Amino acid sequence: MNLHTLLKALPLVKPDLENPEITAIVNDHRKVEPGSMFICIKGHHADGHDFAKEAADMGAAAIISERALPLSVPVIVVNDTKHAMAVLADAFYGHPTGKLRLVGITGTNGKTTTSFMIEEIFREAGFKAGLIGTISMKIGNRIIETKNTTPDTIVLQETFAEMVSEGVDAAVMEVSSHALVQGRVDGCDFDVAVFTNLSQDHLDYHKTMEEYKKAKGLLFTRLGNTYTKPKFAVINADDPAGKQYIADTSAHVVTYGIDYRADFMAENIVMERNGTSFTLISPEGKNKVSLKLMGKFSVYNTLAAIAAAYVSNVPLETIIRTVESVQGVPGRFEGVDEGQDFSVIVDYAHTPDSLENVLKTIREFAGKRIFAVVGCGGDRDRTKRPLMAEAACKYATDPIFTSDNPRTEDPIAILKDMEKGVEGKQYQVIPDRKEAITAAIHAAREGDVVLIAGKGHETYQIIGDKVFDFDDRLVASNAIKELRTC
Ligand SMILES: CC(=O)N[C@H]1[C@@H](OP(=O)(O)OP(=O)(O)OC[C@H]2O[C@@H](n3ccc(=O)[nH]c3=O)[C@H](O)[C@@H]2O)O[C@H](CO)[C@@H](O)[C@@H]1O[C@H](C)C(=O)N[C@@H](C)C(=O)N[C@H](CCC(=O)O)C(=O)O
Ligand SMILES: Nc1ncnc2c1ncn2[C@@H]1O[C@H](COP(=O)(O)OP(=O)(O)OP(=O)(O)O)[C@@H](O)[C@H]1O
Ligand SMILES: N[C@H](CCC[C@H](N)C(=O)O)C(=O)O
Ligand SMILES: [Mg+2]
Repeated sequence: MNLHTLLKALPLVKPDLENPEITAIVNDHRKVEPGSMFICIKGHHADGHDFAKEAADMGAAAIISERALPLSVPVIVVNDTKHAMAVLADAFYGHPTGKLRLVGITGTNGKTTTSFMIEEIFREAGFKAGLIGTISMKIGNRIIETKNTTPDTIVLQETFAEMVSEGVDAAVMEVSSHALVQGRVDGCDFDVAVFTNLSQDHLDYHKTMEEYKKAKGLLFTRLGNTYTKPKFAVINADDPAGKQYIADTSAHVVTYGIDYRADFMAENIVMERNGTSFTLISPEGKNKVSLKLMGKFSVYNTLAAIAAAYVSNVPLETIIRTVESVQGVPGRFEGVDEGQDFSVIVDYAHTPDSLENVLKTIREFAGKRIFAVVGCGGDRDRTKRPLMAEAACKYATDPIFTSDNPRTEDPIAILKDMEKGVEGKQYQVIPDRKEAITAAIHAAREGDVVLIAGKGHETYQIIGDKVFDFDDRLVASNAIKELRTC
């Protein structure tokens, strides 16, 4: 595509320059090849403008910048290069999200779980499905690794273009608050936007809950009905933030919930040892639903998935059949079973609310003691640490505080932050995660439950700037096997 054609995506820019062929769009100068358009992004660690000259020297055919730069290649100046990048990437890749049905999910907890369910429903309904989220990206059955929950704009649009070329007709993606603020999804044409819930996380980044709430709200304020495409906002009616998002969107609003009147509701919820059942009340009447998933929070995720699939025109019968068949999501309430006479559960709870939910769910069926191995990530919201420790002490009989991904922070300092929330309470501190998991498993007896929280599907531990192999499920499984040889 030539430069002038591409720049039509930015209507306020009047190109009075050369018109080179643009062969790629990049925002990392190290990836520039002859013919690339280099977009200068001011980041949290570096400023892409500092690499513009190097990019030009490496053969960049055009530069998008927030200020004039004395370079020999065309430099196009815009107010906001992050937004421009999203719009240009969308145009460069041929507006891929306009060519498929796209569901975006935001909220503090439950995005990955809900997106897995929706993807399953789409497959069952006969669509070729795509998925973008925390665990990975998927195009049909092909799995692509990711670094972020919501990838960088260019990776995102490139992936959607691949989806379109491989025949994907329905995609679902997690939309993080970071992505919304950074404009990573500005070029995405969502058909359905889903809100799961809002509780404390990421205050290191957003600073206040009000700002965090506003960030999530961007998914709904930007979702407007068009003449050609109706848009749907699927909102948790039981979450106070939902009311704000309902007021702020011009899309069709569809609600779900348990406590307040909603379009999709669950009543008669019964928690069982191996699942959860409820009566679904929907625009089509009442239906019994039996899930293999545990906990009230799973009912919320299921209602969100049901509503999103329903407004995507999937028959209710297909939706119910699929949600009933979902076995679970990797690292979310995932059992580790080596034939031991106590339960071991690996879960991704890394916020106060999710930890409380998962522990309350365990209390529904735990016969005896509950060991909770819990840590908090470094370089992330410090104010959630005492609250997570408090939840562990409130709902577990035997809390063990350990390290999550300390990243560049001192693991002992993170543990000290946790301990501020539990003065006078009973707990152990075992900084080494493998030792902590092993200690819990070796102390457990028949009927006890060991929860290993925070890292779920992760197969690594980040200490300093090094990434070590670490999988809670494997560590737990080995610790159980050791019991037999003791
Ligand atoms: C704090 C944050 O969100 N950072 C994100 C941000 O990176 P950044 O601002 O640090 O970028 P930077 O390193 O300063 O670089 C600025 C620009 O200079 C360019 N550059 C840089 C160096 C160089 O030599 N040459 C060069 O051209 C870079 O390519 C970039 O365009 O933009 C990048 C591209 O989109 C993201 O990958 C990166 O996520 C980092 C890795 C991260 O850890 N983010 C977390 C906090 C995050 O986003 N989390 C949410 C999930 C939360 C949830 O699920 O609850 C997520 O969506 O994953
Ligand atoms: N609807 C929910 N409400 C509260 N807690 C939940 C809910 N769904 C899941 N959880 C808890 O949150 C954890 C993370 O769930 P999930 O991965 O689906 O959330 P997420 O929003 O994708 O998280 P992330 O922001 O890290 O991507 C689960 O392991 C579970 O403990
Ligand atoms: N998306 C979340 C994941 C946290 C997972 C936890 N294991 C940690 O490292 O804090 C984040 O980046 O804050
Ligand atoms: Mg997720």
